[in-house]
Amino acid sequence: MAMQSAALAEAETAPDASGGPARGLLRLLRSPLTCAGVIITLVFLILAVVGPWIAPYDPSSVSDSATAGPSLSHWLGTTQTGQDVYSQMLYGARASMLVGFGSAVLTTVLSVLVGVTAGYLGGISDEVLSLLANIFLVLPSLPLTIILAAYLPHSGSLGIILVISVTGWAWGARVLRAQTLSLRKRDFVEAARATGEKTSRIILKDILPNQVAVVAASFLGTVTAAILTQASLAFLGLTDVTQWSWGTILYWAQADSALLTGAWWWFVPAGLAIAVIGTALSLVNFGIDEFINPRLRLAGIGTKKAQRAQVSGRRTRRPGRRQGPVVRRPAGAPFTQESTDVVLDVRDLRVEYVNGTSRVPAVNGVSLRLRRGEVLGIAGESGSGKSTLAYAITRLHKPPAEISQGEIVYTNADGSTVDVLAMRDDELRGFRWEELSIVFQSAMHALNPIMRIGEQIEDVLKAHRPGMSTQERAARIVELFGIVGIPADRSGSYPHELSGGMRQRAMIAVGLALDPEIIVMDEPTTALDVVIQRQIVEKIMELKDKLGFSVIFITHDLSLLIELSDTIAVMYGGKIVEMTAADDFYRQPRHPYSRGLLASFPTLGGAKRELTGIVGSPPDLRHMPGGCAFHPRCPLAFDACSSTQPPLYQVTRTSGGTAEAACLLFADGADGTTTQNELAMGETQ
Ligand SMILES: Nc1ncnc2c1ncn2[C@@H]1O[C@H](COP(=O)(O)OP(=O)(O)OP(=O)(O)O)[C@@H](O)[C@H]1O
Repeated sequence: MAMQSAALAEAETAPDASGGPARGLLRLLRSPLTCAGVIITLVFLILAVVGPWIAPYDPSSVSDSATAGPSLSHWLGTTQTGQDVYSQMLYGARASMLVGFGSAVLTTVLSVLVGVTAGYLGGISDEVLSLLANIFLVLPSLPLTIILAAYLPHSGSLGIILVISVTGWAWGARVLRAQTLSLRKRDFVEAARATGEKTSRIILKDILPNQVAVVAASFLGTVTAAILTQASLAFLGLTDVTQWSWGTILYWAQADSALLTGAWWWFVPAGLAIAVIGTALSLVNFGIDEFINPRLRLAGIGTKKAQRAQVSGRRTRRPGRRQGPVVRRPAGAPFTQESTDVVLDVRDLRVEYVNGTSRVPAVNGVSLRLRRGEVLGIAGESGSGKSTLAYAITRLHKPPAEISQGEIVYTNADGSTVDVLAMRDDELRGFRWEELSIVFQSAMHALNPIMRIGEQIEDVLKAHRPGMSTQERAARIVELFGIVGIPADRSGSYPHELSGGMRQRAMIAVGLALDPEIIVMDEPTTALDVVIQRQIVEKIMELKDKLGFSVIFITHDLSLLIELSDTIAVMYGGKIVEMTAADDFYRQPRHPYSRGLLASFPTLGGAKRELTGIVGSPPDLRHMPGGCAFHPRCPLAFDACSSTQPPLYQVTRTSGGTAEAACLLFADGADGTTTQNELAMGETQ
């Protein structure tokens, strides 16, 4: 369990899935802006350390050369009393950076201690600590800082650090408390608690690593704010003005009328230094954000560049957008294996996870056809690429996933076609839900927790059917609830007030709201008990027969898949290795992998048999074996399997239909049943 919690935490915070922290750091520095931010910050830090040693003059010593502009002897000119501005800047760097970073360390420690403790412990500790934080939040920090600084004018940098930290910790503590409150309810924290891990260990190992981005942002933000505050206090003369800092330089420049006399070299360097370090810290902050959140990599989710990177393809025809009330499509003729009415044609699709220079193909050259009214089940072990395929089909894949090749052609009811990969965002919004909807795995996460379920359906109708009146929408909601078997009076319930089965039905109702042609269901019943699972599956079948939509169904439950599907596609290592009618798949699986999958599942009927499973593990997509990807685990592999990658061969079934199997056993002709190899396979069954 500890392993699980650690793994989950790692998955959520891992700087880099494919390498250690060092490689992750290198990736962080690959962004030119972040790199610039880090370099500038380091330069300032180094100057802060060595500044007083390399300063050419004592910053306080006066000379004859008063108010002189920059020259070779005084690089940044002199003050009214002939003091060297460059030396003052170097001394000032130490004071400003000390105050900036010192305050940030103290503020962050206080915020983390109070925020995380309050959020994690809850109860009276939370009440007391939150009250304390709230008191500091409502105190006006600037006047308080000024008053405290006025009382401690000669306490030096330490006094200012204390003042800034005391007035600045509450905001960060509040944010961290809120984050901790949400994290402590997460499964991996519950799991760690259940195993009896110490509170301190849970906080350090499970809670804090998930808050690195917030802590880092708060730390860097405080450095900038502290440098600014110190400069402001010094500028106002509230600190010891004989101690050099960038703020003190500004104070003396202002006091001796540098602005009026045009002595720009006196105040510009200090102002510029504050602006540059602030910008540099912000750049580092952006970089850390992207580094911590992989989805922001690849130029960010929302940017045009990221969107362009996600798909490539050419536009064909725009999908139509319906304006009026729902047009009910009569259920077509029942689906048969002879049907040729293709509604979705996926051609040679390749989806890769891009991480720096590495590209991992999770879906590799997949072609499939979904016919109108058909239920296409996708089977395969974990990691075979089922969800990646489903997300790519719906174009809900996010960076680092990229569709690098292929076409997804959707055929409208009027026979016109549209290339899903070429759709613009606005077209896609119309296409999703109108033509293709999705029922996600976890209804609790997919439904908005703070909206009543009726409102959530109404939102879909409002967005897609602007012409619908309030009464029509209300009638449609009642109709949809009736269809999925939810009492109409539950329309005002929030998701948490419904049972798991009811929530999943509500998700199906949302999916059906616009009467789509295709519904993609990614493990829609996984979290439910078998009784509810059966009810949901029966409901889906009933609705499919009544409404005539097509379904792409993904589940790990092979018996459920066989029962529900018309056709089954088996995926292995990102490729389809067998495609066949569901009953044929059950009676006569062709690919050795399909046989292994079936042999891993118990059956309720028939003779008792030993569950054998499949030896070994699914392939590492980064280092796929040569030839057939399954050959290292295949009991029937022969020499050629390690060097030749088999295409999908047409296989004639004894029942008369055809199937496809990507196995060299079928390379010598359509009717593999008569070959030597097939005989061998029969014996192993
Ligand atoms: N964000 C990601 N970055 C890198 N690789 C990923 C990412 N998401 C998935 N993968 C990889 O892509 C492959 C396919 O994953 P996918 O989730 O599609 O498989 P799946 O068959 O749906 O598995 P499951 O049944 O467990 O959901 C896996 O090897 C996985 O490690």
